[in-house]
Amino acid sequence: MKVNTSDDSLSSLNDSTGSLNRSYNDISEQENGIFVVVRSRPLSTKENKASEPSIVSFPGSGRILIDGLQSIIGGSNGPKTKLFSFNVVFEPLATQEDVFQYSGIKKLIEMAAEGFNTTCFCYGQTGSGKTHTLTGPPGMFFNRRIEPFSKDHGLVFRSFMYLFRLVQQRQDLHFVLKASFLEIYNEKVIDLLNPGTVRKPLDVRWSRKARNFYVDNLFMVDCEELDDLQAVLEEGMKNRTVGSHNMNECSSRSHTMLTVYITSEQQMSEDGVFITKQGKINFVDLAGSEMTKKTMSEGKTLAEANNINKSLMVLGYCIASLSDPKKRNGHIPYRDSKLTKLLSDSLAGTGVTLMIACVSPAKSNASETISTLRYAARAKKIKTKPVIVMDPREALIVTLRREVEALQNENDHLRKALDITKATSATISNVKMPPNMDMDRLIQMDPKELVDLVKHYANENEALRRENAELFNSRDLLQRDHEIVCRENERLLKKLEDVNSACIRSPIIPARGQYIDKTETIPTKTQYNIHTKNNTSAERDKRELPETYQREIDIKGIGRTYGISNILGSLKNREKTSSSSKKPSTKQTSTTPRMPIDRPPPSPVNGRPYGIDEGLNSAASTLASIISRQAFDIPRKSRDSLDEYDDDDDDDDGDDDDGDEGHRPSSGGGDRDSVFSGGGGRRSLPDIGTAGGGDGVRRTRRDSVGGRGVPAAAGKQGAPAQTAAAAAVHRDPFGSPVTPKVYNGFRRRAAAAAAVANAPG
Ligand SMILES: Nc1ncnc2c1ncn2[C@@H]1O[C@H](COP(=O)(O)OP(=O)(O)OP(=O)(O)O)[C@@H](O)[C@H]1O
Repeated sequence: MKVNTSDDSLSSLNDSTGSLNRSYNDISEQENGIFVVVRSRPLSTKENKASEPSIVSFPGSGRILIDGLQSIIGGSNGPKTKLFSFNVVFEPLATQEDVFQYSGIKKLIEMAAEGFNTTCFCYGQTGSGKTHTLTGPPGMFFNRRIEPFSKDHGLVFRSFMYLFRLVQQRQDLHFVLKASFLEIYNEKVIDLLNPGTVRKPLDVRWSRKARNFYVDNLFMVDCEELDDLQAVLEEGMKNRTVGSHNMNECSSRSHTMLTVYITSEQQMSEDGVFITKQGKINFVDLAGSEMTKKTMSEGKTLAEANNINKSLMVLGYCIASLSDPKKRNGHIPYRDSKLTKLLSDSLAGTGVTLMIACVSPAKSNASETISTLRYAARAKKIKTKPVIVMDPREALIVTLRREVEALQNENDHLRKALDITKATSATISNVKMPPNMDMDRLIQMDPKELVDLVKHYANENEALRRENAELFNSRDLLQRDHEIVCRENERLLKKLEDVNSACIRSPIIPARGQYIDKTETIPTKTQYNIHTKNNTSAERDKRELPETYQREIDIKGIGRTYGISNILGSLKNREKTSSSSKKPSTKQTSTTPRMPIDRPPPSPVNGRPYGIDEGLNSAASTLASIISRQAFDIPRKSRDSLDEYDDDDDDDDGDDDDGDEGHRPSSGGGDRDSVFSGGGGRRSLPDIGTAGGGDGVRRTRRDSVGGRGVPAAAGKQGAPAQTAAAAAVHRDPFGSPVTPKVYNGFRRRAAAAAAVANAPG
């Protein structure tokens, strides 16, 4: 096993697709940790000769175990072993191709081609194999022709080949490749492609626009072919500063950074919108940290070593700060070295970074190996948020176009919801679509034209936003209206309930339609004409009611608000309640009938529909019934026979309704269809006394019919003089005083009707 990987590495940089079809959206929104892999070189010839033991072993799953540490760290009390875990660990026998395949560099290149800033950097002690990993063994580029398919090629050349393959696959994208190569030697930036005779250092500046550091006047080479990139690599490698010391004969004395800039133009839509993405990949070969005692550096090499160590130390501080969540948002000392300035975006900005930590397996390098692995473990905790780099103008246009699309969809949706047709929408819409653009010309457009274009989109967005806001308002208004109507309905229902309960208590409006057919004396609806459908006016209702009844209605407040027609509803409802209460029962609980508004017609009562006219008849007949009984003193028996049609329960205690609106069974039996017993009495209209039966107690009529207490006919125990005198006043069915002759006529007819009703069979 030459390569071992952790499970999570598969979901990170190692899931290269081999193409550029990945959607960048799913990458750009999330934070990525720096991808860290470790490569252990084999023991060198020198180390083998010295029979140095290897202290490194590989338990698998991306772990690396360092053994035999007791004498090195913490003395005899220190830990014997140390285990580290990384995304991928390359064992000493891993080849250059293995590193290329499994380090994640392929995905890095794909992302660079898609517009991300990516960085691959090698870190480790001197002689650990950084340059070997990136570019191959020493001397590869000196005085000999590079074999394109050499197994020694490092990641850089393999990446070039991979990149060109990708570029050739995507014929729909137009790529422009450029490359630069610099080194940071003794804290000076030197252009390796244009070093000049004096190796004049270049300035590192801060770009406000791009918000990162850049090297001023760095030479960039156009690379149309793979050969061009290869030439850049060769040239830079030849120009970089190398030196020799005790640990590495061909030691890099500087940090190098080879950058390939990848600009891609991609057609985004049918109407010819092109967007340009600018990705890049940095290959950074850091100079190795070295213990000057071990390397036995002196003079120039010592100064180089000090500078190298200093910049690596600053890099270490930055990594430590960035990996600590508490310090991450604080000050990061990027400006303390040129190296950290140029790596700032890769470490904590918008880039994607791969760190390759190179270690030596030799026991003599144990402390450096531990130090490198600790460094790498810290770097693994650093998070970056990769974003695609685009031309700001084009990015703006693309963003605006997307916004327009989203708003347009929202607009359509709102129109559908509000049921606004296309025809009407044309009149409502204020949106003026931007003129047709020749987007092919986008690249050649001068800034003024581009500004106009952006303005068009911005205006369109604004108009759509405004219109959508209006549509949202309309929708809200409709919803509010709907709520108001619902609330009004509720209120009306409540009022109806109140009216209905008042009707239930009312002595004058019991419901029974048939009664009218049984007595001659009952005025017909044509006479009263109270509750016709067309007669809704309260004035009219008042005018056509007899004065005495109207007074009762006024006292009770019935129909004050809604007119008589509402009483009709209550009558109907009472009818229903009555019919439902016909079942023999013990005491029934009160239920306030609800009057529905705008509901289907009421269901048939007693097998036939109960119409409004019947309600009218019922009311009228009940009024007549009261009048008959009271005015003519019809014998109780006869009255009872008449009452058999009355649906209301009687209350023989003569008390007012106690609020319980439920129906009570009559004292003479539970069946409400049977003739009520003499002990029965109205709940709301206390009996005025019995002429020929009942409890024989003289009672004073308490209902308001007639306007004042009308004394009942004398009972067994005799009546007070005042009551008898009052009884002597003769009144017609409407309560008006009449002559004795007329009165007797009424009385006779009523008695005859009662006798007919009472006759057996
Ligand atoms: N994986 C490897 N397989 C075989 N040889 C290796 C490997 N890694 C390194 N070497 C050899 O070890 C020596 C030192 O390697 P290299 O120069 O790459 O180290 P370095 O880390 O770049 O050192 P420095 O920091 O001093 O530049 C070279 O001769 C190189 O060929």
